Amino acid sequence: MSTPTRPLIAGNWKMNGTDAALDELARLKTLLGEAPGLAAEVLVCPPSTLIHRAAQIAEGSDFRVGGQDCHWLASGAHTGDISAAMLLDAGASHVILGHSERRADHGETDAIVREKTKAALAGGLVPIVCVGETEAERVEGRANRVIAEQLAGSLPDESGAGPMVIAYEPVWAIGTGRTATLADIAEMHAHMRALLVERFGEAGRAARLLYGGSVKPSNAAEILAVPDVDGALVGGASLMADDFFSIVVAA
Ligand SMILES: O=C[C@H](O)COP(=O)(O)O
Repeated sequence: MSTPTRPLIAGNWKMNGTDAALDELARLKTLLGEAPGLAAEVLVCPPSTLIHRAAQIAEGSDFRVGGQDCHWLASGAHTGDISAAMLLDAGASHVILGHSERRADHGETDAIVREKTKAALAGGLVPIVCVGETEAERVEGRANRVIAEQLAGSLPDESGAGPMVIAYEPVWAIGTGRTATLADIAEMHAHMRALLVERFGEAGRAARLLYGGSVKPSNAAEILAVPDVDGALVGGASLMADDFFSIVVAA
């Protein structure tokens, strides 16, 4: 394995989208169909309620569909939860895990994210494991240490055996319109790459490192050109097909 060659542009719809939002996916399918040979792989992660129909729309298209979370167990009495097997069955290929909103809203710790990552791998999904420092942690000069701890705690040893995708999302840049500076992104991605290579060897070198946090059509190209940025995890700008497609084209 070597340094990743194809960037991944992943859209995270978060808790947005009812049936009508599927029109945007149909539009995305049209746009992608009119632009064969794009460099990037494309993934859309809608709410669970839309995964099955989104996967149907994705058939015959160049994008895939993912989930936004899964439980660490395969089945059982866990009201409101969804398992990796269920996501796979609905048509998902990937799952976002450990997003800072889940860490904040649901108290997810690194240990929980690690168990979920194991479950995703065992269930045949590609996990996209999210890490990110708060603004206070960055101001206090602790960003690198926080990210190192989150990576160490959130990734199981099994991660080295499959495709590895990590999303670096500074918490203060999510949904705020503020992005990290290109220099800060470069430094953090190099830091993560070094840690992953140290722990996982070639698999770490091949890991895709996504940047997330207020990525939009106007800044995507410069962010995606930063060394060791192998794609983006896009929130708000993934909700409209034309904006998301512009980011895909920028990769
Ligand atoms: O998962 C996506 C990120 O949280 C980024 O969200 P945003 O693009 O709306 O800032």
